[in-house]
Amino acid sequence: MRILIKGGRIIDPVENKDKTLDVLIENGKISALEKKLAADGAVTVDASGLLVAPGLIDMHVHLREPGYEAKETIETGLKAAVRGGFTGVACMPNTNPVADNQTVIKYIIDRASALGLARVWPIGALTRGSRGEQLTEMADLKNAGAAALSDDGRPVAGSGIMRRAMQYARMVGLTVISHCEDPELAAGGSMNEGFISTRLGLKGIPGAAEEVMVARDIILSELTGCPLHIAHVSTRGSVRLVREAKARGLKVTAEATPHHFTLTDAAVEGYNTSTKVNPPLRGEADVAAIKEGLADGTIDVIATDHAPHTMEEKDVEYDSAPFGLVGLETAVGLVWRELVRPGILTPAEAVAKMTVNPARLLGIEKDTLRPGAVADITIIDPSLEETVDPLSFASKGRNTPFAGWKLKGLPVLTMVGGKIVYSHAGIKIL
Ligand SMILES: NC(=O)N[C@@H](CC(=O)O)C(=O)O
Ligand SMILES: [Zn+2]
Repeated sequence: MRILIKGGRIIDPVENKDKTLDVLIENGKISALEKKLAADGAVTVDASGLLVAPGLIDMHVHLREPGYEAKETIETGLKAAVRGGFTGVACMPNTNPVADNQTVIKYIIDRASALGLARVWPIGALTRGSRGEQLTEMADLKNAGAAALSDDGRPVAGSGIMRRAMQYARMVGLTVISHCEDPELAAGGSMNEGFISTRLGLKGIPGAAEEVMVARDIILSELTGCPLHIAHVSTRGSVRLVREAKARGLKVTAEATPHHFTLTDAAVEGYNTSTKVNPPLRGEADVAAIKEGLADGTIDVIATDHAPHTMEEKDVEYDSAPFGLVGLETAVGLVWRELVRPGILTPAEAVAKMTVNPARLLGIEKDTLRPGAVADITIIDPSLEETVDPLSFASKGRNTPFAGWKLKGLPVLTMVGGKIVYSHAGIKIL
């Protein structure tokens, strides 16, 4: 099967390319990238006015399988991924059982490859059952296919075990992804601690709960030499700590989510439980600092922290609802709305934070449109505008705070290994 993508604006951060070219895909690979390619008999995608990027990668997704299939399955999660323009996702180990052994890692990989939707790179647990007590068999996890290690969903409370985890992770050559939350400082809270939490009568989680752990983990990364990636940065203080760590040459990277650079804790007014997320939505100064961190390179990666829950679980009092919101199907629209159209990031910079940057962290090669590369491609229509309708999601999770928002700049075609796994009704394929 040959596919010709005609007249698109090619954005390839790896090759430093931003120009109009045709792309020919043959046998699952990019075979040519030139002006005015002709290919008789090829399926032709009219990409004029559209952006053609390497396949987007979301390095922080909760697929929920095995164990929590009422929230999401690998299949529904990956359908949501490709609809959101992602050709690959890294999934967090807080399943049931926890992905702390080879069996679960292999199960996820097998299930995902049988589906043939987006690629999946499982993240293995740092500690058994993510209980923060005993280390996992990290070399076994790596051999089974784990792309990084994390106890995400829970912090690693003890500094001693985190130190040993980093020592071993470094030896096996995997990045540690840290969910930074001091359990005592965060205890019992359900939103950002501040004026609004006081007015709403909800117990707050101070920014310090995150920052204390960001500081600790940076110090432990320096001590052990282990590459450290800070998940879902939400505060100004965390951005500053990561910036300082990078300036000192430490192997520290960070991600921010669309909800943390779009919303503040003001969104909690009205008690919509889809705004309940960990770390919580913060204040205006925090949102501004995250945008600054994205612009100056302090924050390397945009990841969704897609965290589906059932309606029943979320349809309760705010303080009893589980933390988490879905993000795969709104991510690109929010990136365009908050970062690209306002000029905070160029399209190429935004694409880099969703392709090559997470790919390098996870040790994945496929991140470019260079001839010879595997044809994982995302096409974005910067002028397509749609209203977010949770009922139209491919994800089982409808827990989005963006329902009813008009988003402009949306994925219209997702290709994995030369196969079109998602296309928007509006795109012209001949
Ligand atoms: N972010 C969340 O609020 N929830 C995540 C866990 C996590 O990413 O910390 C979940 O698994 O539901
Ligand atoms: Zn987390």
